[in-house]
Amino acid sequence: MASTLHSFASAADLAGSLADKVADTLSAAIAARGTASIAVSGGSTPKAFFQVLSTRDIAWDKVTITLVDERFVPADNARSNHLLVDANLLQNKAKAAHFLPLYQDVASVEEAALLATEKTKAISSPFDTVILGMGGDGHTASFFPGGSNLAKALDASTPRGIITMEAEGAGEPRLTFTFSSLEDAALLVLHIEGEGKKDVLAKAEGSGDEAEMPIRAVLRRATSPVEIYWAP
Ligand SMILES: O=C(O)[C@H](O)[C@@H](O)[C@H](O)[C@H](O)COP(=O)(O)O
Repeated sequence: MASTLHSFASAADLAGSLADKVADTLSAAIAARGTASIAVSGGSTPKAFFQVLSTRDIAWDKVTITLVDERFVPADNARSNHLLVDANLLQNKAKAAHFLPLYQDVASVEEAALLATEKTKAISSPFDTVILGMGGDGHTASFFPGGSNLAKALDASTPRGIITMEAEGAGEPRLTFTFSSLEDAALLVLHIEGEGKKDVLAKAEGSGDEAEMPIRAVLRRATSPVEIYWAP
């Protein structure tokens, strides 16, 4: 599917514009069916966007927020994406939103993936909004090059849900929604910042295997148009 690049002069300008777009999308979903859903990524990039989005005046009590992926750590761990969302997005007006974590307090990451899949089935699909990030190696979500379940994660026929992923660049074992869970979001956003990430995007948009740069699966095969938001 096609992608559109939205370039901004600053990260602050991007955060404001993306927050407006997401707020409009979630409000339209609420108007249409009474609820809305958004899956967001972790990492360092989305912090300012989360903070601005948290102040937007929408019916947050009708919004379910979840994560695109999560490290297999509890929410009090500094590496937790839940902690990042709690501190930056579940604040201000967005405090009223419902949050569905991926991490589960169970013995194994495999058990956590099964449980998280069951619990997130309560979210109607497709997502109204998915915010993806991208690493310098071209990963997105927890679709890491060389990942233990990468082929399964990227396979369009893999059922919607959460699977595990282990990879050299991933740190802890990961919990990640599959490509099939994310690629048909009403609003599918790739949020990247910095000249380096723009170079990585240019390489990903070129030829080469998806397994080498998994973001290619989204850029090449997503059902929804990919809205790329970039600032220097
Ligand atoms: O858990 C995670 O790390 C994210 O979901 C991951 O996919 C992230 O979006 C990229 O690694 C980019 O991270 P930065 O924004 O820190 O560059």
